[in-house]
Amino acid sequence: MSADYWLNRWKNNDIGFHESRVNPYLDRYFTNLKIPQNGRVFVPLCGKTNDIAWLLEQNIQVVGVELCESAIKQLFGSLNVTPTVTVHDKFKLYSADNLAIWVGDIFALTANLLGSVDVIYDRGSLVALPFTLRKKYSRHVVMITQKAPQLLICCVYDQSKRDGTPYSISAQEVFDHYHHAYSLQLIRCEAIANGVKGVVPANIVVWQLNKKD
Ligand SMILES: C[S@@+](CC[C@H](N)C(=O)[O-])C[C@H]1O[C@@H](n2cnc3c(N)ncnc32)[C@H](O)[C@@H]1O
Repeated sequence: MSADYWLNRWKNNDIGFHESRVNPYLDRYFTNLKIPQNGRVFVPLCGKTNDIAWLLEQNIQVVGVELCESAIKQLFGSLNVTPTVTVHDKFKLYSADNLAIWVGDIFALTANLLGSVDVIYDRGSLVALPFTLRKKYSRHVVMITQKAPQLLICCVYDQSKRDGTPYSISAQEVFDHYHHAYSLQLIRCEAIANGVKGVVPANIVVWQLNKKD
């Protein structure tokens, strides 16, 4: 899946993945992860999610990465914050108090640029990528965060009934990507009203991934 696919979606305002409200599973399960006071959360493939505003309200630092610069301009606009913008090799960094967003390709993001991370919040990231990229993404995220615990929100449905994002991520697949680094806990599985885009019945599945000792 090319960068152009996502940039065109943003350009055409084809962003049905963007939720107008804070994700209810973030609100409900985030404390499970026991993030330290003033801890730092990594939001990969962040778009302009309202979840970032919620995290900042909890006095949590946020670092994100996103391909589309206009999405990040919209994010800062919605937060009513003027960012400082600097250029670092392949990235632009949009930053403000407690918030840093790397604009560029996550696969070019290094542990050094990212900095320390206490928790990863993956909503709409793994499910946004086709299988071969999911393998690459999961390895990369584990590496650049030194296995930071994750709250992972996926969906599961019969992939043969529709193609494209959000992709279905089975429990077996979560295990295959992450069991070497984490102990996996399924904390919620419930039907999505109207399924995926009204086409196929689906469940939303929330995982907690804790670092193995
Ligand atoms: C399905 S959306 C989810 C956005 C956000 N997490 C949310 O919940 O609203 C996936 C996002 O990933 C971004 N993206 C896709 N591939 C990327 C990559 N390789 N590096 C950085 N961002 C990427 C897209 O531009 C898009 O905004």
